[in-house]
Amino acid sequence: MPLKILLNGCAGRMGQAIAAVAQDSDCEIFASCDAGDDPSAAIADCDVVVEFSMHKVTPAIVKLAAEHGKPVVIGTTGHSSEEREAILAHTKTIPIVWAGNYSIGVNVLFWLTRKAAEILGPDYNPEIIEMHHRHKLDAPSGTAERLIEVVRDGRKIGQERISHGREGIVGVRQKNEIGVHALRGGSVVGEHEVIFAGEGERVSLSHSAGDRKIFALGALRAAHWSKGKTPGLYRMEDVLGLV
Ligand SMILES: NC(=O)C1=CN([C@@H]2O[C@H](COP(=O)(O)OP(=O)(O)OC[C@H]3O[C@@H](n4cnc5c(N)ncnc54)[C@H](OP(=O)(O)O)[C@@H]3O)[C@@H](O)[C@H]2O)C=CC1
Ligand SMILES: O=C(O)C1=N[C@H](C(=O)O)C[C@H](O)C1
Repeated sequence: MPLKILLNGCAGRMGQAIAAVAQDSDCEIFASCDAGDDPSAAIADCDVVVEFSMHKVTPAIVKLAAEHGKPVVIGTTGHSSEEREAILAHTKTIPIVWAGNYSIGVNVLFWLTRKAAEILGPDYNPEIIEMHHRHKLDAPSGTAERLIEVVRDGRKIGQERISHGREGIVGVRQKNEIGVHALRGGSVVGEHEVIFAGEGERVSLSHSAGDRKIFALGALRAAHWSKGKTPGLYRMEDVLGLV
């Protein structure tokens, strides 16, 4: 029996990419919802909610899923801290898989970045660069936000200061800085690079997405994985067994 998916944000770039790979991923798009649609009629009979719409929409769809005991896979990025808190409250009731990037490659990049940060330590200066298409609403990307967390975890120096872009007389770079730079333009699907710059050498780790299919396949893999899980917050790294 295919997994019955309620897909929120179905008309968007990711919604269409997910619908295109659903059948091959043993999923049925049981209900397709976009702006103006009411998901409440379909939710009782779906297996999992897959949410790729807009940051302000996520809390309400997660609340609805929690009321019906349905797992949610969240791909949407750019949430405010209030929106994050509202979503996290429901991890007591349902399993929520929440990842800024569902590609296998980026989740391996997270693992490699943590390892590099651990090994290289505080003498190597981390800088994160991301580039996305001109339609993207949020910056930095959800993936870059996770890379910041991973670099922090790995370096263990605490008190990191995030420098978003740099302009003017910014002064000498501090050891506790993590630089983050968001580039936007054209149709770029998603590029991420982490640089650790040391004295006389530089380590660079990067991922390049050429097709949204990689995110779509990962999200549906997470949807299968989420069914029957105990309530809680999970990442794609849990789905892939990378933690
Ligand atoms: N985690 C991951 O692996 C990935 C995450 N993303 C994230 O996913 C999100 C969507 O990206 P993308 O598909 O490119 O964006 P799009 O703008 O192409 O799609 C978003 C869709 O959501 C719709 N929408 C707006 N309001 C609602 C609502 N109330 N209920 C249901 N649908 C609604 C939009 O409709 P309308 O246009 O009419 O407003 C649009 O069709 C972004 O946050 C992006 O960062 C993207 C790629 C991978
Ligand atoms: O909006 C996008 O397109 C993407 N968003 C995600 C993010 O914010 O990291 C993942 C991917 O890079 C594409």
